[in-house]
Amino acid sequence: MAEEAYNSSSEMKGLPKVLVLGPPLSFSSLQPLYSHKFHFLKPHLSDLSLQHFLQIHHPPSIAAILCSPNYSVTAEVLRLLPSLRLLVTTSIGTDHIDLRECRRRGIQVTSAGAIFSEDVADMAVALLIDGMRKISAADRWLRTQNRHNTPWHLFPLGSKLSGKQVGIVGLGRIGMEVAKRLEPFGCIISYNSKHKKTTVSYPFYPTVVELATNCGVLVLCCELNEQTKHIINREVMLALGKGGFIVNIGRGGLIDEKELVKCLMEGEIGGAGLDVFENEPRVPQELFEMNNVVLSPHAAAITEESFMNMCEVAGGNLEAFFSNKPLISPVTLPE
Ligand SMILES: O=CC(=O)O
Repeated sequence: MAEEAYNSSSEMKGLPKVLVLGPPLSFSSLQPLYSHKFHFLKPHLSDLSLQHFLQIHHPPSIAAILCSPNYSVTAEVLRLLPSLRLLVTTSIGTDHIDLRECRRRGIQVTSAGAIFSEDVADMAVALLIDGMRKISAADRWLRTQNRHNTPWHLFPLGSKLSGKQVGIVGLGRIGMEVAKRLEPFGCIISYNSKHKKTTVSYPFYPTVVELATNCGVLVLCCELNEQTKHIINREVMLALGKGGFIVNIGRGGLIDEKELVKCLMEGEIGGAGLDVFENEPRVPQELFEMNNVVLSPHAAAITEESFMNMCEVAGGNLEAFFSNKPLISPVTLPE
């Protein structure tokens, strides 16, 4: 029998309702673990608009949302839910949520917290090594050229990573994990962040242009918000220079993507490793043609291990909320 958008059976009576928006990638694993505790409402399985779906489900009885990072929880969506008190997102990023409106309404928000930091940092380093040493490009080259007996020395040279000046934009949990991984490569770390950190001795640059001027690599680890949108613009890319490499494991909107494509095409920067894009799932066509670019489908956070942790943290936050316990990974809401 096809899965239903809601389950009206008597077993569900009395269970707290949780509206599932997205749905999160992990929902198929999370649902069997928690369906005896929560009554999940699943508008994605219905043909109705969210508004019409909710009209059937008595919005005043819905106190919690479980959402994925690709569902925009706007003020309009929040307005449909007058009793909402908790919003659980399965992501680290919260740029898809109107956090100011949540604060105004007294809605608590939880995220994935720290569970993805190591996986995302691993991927940042992987994209960097892959891009600079041309690993994916070499793989593609060998698969086709070997058939034609092309001499191997014709494969273009990559760049050395060891000893490179690496600028981290956003030295939070993920940025620190990236720094920790790159130090043993002999990379020289510096950073730009909202504030200078008193806990680290890496050089701090107050602007991203200054950071780029002093580095050969930029790794973007900060969140996307009004202050960081297009923080990597043409000026920054020109400051990074022709051999420069950019890794983005944050959000696509951190980079002015049109300018990135232009700078790559014009040779103004050397290459890029991109896990995220400005208008996902759209990837600028030009990038597919470039051998100095490594692409990944917003997959940095997801491993078999982190996927299960994601279920536990999201489910744990719902459980904590409905039993009046402290939330596991609350998000600090902006003023
Ligand atoms: O991008 C992934 C996340 O924010 O968890």
